[in-house]
Amino acid sequence: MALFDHVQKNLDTATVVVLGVTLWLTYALGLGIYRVFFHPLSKVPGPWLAAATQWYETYYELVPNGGGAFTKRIKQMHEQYGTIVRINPNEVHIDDPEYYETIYSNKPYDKLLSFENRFNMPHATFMTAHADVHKRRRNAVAPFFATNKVRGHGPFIQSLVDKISQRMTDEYSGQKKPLVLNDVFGCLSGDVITNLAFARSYHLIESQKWESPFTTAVSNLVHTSHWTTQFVWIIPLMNCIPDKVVMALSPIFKPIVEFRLAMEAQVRDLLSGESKEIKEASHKTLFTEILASGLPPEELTMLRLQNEAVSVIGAGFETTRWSLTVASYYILANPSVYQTLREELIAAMPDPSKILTWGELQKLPYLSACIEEALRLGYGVVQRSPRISRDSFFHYKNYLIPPGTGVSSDAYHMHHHEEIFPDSYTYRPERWLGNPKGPDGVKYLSRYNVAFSRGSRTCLGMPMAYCEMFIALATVFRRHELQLFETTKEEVSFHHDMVTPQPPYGSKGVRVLVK
Ligand code: HEM
Repeated sequence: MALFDHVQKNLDTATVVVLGVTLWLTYALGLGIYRVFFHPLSKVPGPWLAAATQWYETYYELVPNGGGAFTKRIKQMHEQYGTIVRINPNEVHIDDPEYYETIYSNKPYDKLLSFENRFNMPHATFMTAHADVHKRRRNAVAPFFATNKVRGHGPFIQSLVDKISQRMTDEYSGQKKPLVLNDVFGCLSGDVITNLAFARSYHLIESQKWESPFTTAVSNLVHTSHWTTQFVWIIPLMNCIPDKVVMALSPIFKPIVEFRLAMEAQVRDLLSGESKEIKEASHKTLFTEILASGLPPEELTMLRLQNEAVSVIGAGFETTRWSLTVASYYILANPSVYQTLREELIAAMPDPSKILTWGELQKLPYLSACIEEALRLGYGVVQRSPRISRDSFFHYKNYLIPPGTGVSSDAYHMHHHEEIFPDSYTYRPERWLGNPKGPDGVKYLSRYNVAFSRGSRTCLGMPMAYCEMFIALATVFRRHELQLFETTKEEVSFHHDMVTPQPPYGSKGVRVLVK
């Protein structure tokens, strides 16, 4: 007690601060030394600073080039250190196309816990880190996404595209009025998902300026994702603040909160049994499938269903609109591609008012190749999505990667392997013609196109995305002659990794004139 009094009397504030900082620095230095020299991953090559501290990743995600620069930095690391690199203290990235399906396999691997809450929907299937919980949730929603169900929605998707096509004729044809395809396809994707998943129409494709509240919300969500991933306390802190205050204080979070509240309202309608739209819907919605799936009551709470609703829109909206935009740009920017596609579409559909079904369109080789190549150069999702084994080692070459380690690859790395995709930055649909094999002469080339990822967490919405892409591109390019307007490759280039690839800040999008 006497010693305590003595210390208290003789320690001024400055001394306490200096002591605290010294202790913290000693701890940080010790931890860094342990991670670089004694950690189980210490033999994996990579920059020592990335091995020593998570701040290395944080810096690249937040600062250079306006943020979202870590994926490109990882590519540089591979050029310097080889196919396996340690990209942060607890994660390795493997850039070996033959190893991709070992990481993204059907085994019950977890996702990173620090990624779970970054979009404030930790209970959604998409975000669920724990493999067993994920499997249960995925099984509940899977019937909604089944290919045969989506096939049945083809005529509905066609009806939406018909309306867009009509507007292109009525409002844009022959006028010097540019149409921003990013916005048009954003409205289409938004209407498809909300109608099919929730039996609710926001009539986005009818909006005068092709505006969609989801565009701003999802765009703001992905643009804040590095902050909310690197500083995991941001979301819990925000959740303590009343929504009204967040909306008043933050123009970035306002559309996100509004989007969440809109989804909450939908779920409330559903649970109360008062939703006229759901009762009258001719198809089973996402929610009717979940409620019929036999999940226990704790999986059917308002919060859980709201998280699922927000995530399905988020997962399907930005990716599909981007892929359609990328496809349209490259088709229009390459006259021979445009010409060949038009010829195929005219031969297959002599009467432009009669567009083939999705199943029939899938048999058109050049259209299919254009879509495959757009998915390759659009990447889908560029940010790595690490897999973690809780109890077994990953073996790669001479490296044994212990349980608990994040292991990743990504579409950006996969899609630029020159031995698989020669001249990989060039849009060449021809590379897909004839269903060719990959470099080993055994596996099909399509196995190396991983825009939808692979394995137990592969994209559930893949059939819906393909259906939408086939119908939209076939209709637009069969019925209309388009011309790029003040648009360059920059508009569809990957400049920032905001989970999805983003063009340079200030991009005006892919703009076209309708002849
Ligand atoms: C071209 C369009 C699309 C692309 C490129 C794409 C890509 C992806 C990728 C790469 C993943 C895996 C992410 C990860 O491992 O963390 C994923 C998951 C998912 N996607 Fe898609 N997606 C597209 C369209 C859609 C659509 C239209 C929907 C829904 C309507 C959808 C719903 C989902 C869901 C629910 C998951 C989570 C699956 C799970 O965790 O088990 N996606 N998507």
